[in-house]
Amino acid sequence: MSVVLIVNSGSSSFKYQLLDVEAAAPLAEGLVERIGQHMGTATHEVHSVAGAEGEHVQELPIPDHTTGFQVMLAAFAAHGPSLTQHAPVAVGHRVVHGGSRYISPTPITAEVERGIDELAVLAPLHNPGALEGIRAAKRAFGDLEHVAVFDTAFHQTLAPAAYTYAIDREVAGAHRIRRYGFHGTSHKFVSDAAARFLGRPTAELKQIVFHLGNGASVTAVDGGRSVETSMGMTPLEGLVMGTRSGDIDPAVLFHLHRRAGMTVDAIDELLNKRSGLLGLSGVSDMRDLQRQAGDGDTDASLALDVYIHRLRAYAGAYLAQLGGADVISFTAGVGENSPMVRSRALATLGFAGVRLDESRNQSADRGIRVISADDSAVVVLVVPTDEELEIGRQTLAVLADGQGAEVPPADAAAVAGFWRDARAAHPELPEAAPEAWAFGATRAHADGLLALVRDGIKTATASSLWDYEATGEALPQAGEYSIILDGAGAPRAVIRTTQVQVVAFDEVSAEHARAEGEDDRSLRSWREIHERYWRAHAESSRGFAPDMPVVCERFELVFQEGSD
Ligand SMILES: Nc1ncnc2c1ncn2[C@@H]1O[C@H](COP(=O)(O)OP(=O)(O)O)[C@@H](O)[C@H]1O
Ligand SMILES: CC(=O)OP(=O)(O)O
Ligand SMILES: [Mg+2]
Repeated sequence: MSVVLIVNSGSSSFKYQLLDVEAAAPLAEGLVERIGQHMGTATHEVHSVAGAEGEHVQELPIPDHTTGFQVMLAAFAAHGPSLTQHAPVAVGHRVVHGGSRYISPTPITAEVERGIDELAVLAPLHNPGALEGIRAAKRAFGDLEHVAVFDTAFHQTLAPAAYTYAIDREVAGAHRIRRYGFHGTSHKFVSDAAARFLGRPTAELKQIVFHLGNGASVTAVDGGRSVETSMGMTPLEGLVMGTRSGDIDPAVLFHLHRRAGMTVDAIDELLNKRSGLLGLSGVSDMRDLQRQAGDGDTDASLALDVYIHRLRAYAGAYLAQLGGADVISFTAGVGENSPMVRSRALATLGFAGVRLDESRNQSADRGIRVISADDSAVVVLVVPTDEELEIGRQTLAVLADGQGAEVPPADAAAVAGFWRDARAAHPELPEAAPEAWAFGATRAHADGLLALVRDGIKTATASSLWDYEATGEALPQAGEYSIILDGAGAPRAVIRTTQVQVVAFDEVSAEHARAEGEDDRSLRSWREIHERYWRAHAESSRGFAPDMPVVCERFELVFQEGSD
């Protein structure tokens, strides 16, 4: 099974995909836009083998990412595909800023959520939305592994000479000021895809990747490692973008503050949202810009010239940093679709042996393709990026590694010590420690459900009778004690089973659902969560059926670590 739900949260929008990673085929995708404005838009597109099957668009106010997430779930419920039939095995989240801390895809524990929150000071436009998306997704898919894939991770191989700004070292250190780089998921995907396409090991190749979307960055990749990239501490540095200035003399900011009386927030807004192509020409979209330049609009022509001028400067600099390149790739909206930009960006690189074949460059073909001439010293490619597929792959790789997937077994000495403490507080407990186990399927799920138990919200659990039969384990009995582990396998609580009943899935009561304490505690959400759980995690090959026998267990909390 390789279906993953990908959530790519932006500052005021999020994109999602339900993706079959092995088949590299989305089952559905969508975009929730203009979150926080008085009217938002949600677009949901269902795919079939034949391709996209039509879009469902709705306009409605979407005050925050949490609501946006509910809108997405409602779109799946209304238009399909069914999230229980095509149950994702994990949720992969794009997180823009991982600082120096997160250098690989990371299972999202409560600690990682705190880390992402803390890094919001470095990415105020991006990280808060990502965190809201994560929290909403965890509420809806508490039983699944959630993995964060960071834009910055691929650039953690930058050498100090490449990531250090030439400013006072103490100031920089105190405020974590350095270059981090972004769009790493795309730069990695494209450089790997280019190597595969050329049939050459990544380790042998020197590559330059131009990711030219709304946000734009270029990366020098040497042997599969990012060695230089144009975005810095934030995604504002580097190339000219749709609405961002890219490189600028920092003294311009002081000048705007001192002379024009602009506040820091106003300057931030100016450089991030009202500069770049938009600031120069009034339009941020490259299609509009090309049209206007073609119609003789001089502002649009200048904007295009500034855009190209910067691309050439970076191309030259990166050729110099790498000592020449084997491959130059173009990707993202502009890179994949604008032959004019590609052609002009490379026009002055003849001295380095870079030669485009204009008919290849102009071709309307889609997919990965060569656009350089056969005698070009550097192969130039167009490589459609697929950040979602890369996030899906990295998410599955985390699962396959077992990193954070399953709760590790309890340490016997820790259990013995914990049981001594429990018996000191509750002399009625038997001498021999009972079985120690964790709720749920993953570490994060175990922590989440344990917290509900400790708060007195969760007093029931359900298991598949088929799973007991498949594993040969004995059914629980009223009066038995259990030690409950947290996600790290540490003993945290003692519960006592008070009642055990076997009930058909479709006859489990609303009262039982409420006692399970999950999500909104309704029978509807209990059914959804448990159907998905057994489809994904059942030990018996029979998995899930609407009338399957369910062992409904009620319990009481007897003792928890930290209480007396
Ligand atoms: N056919 C095209 N010709 C030129 N530019 C295009 C074309 N199609 C899309 N683009 C440009 O791609 C940009 C958006 O790129 P994209 O990678 O989708 O951005 P993002 O993911 O950052 O929002 C826009 O500036 C858009 O004008
Ligand atoms: C990091 C960044 O700039 O992302 P985007 O291109 O999605 O705005
Ligand atoms: Mg983008």
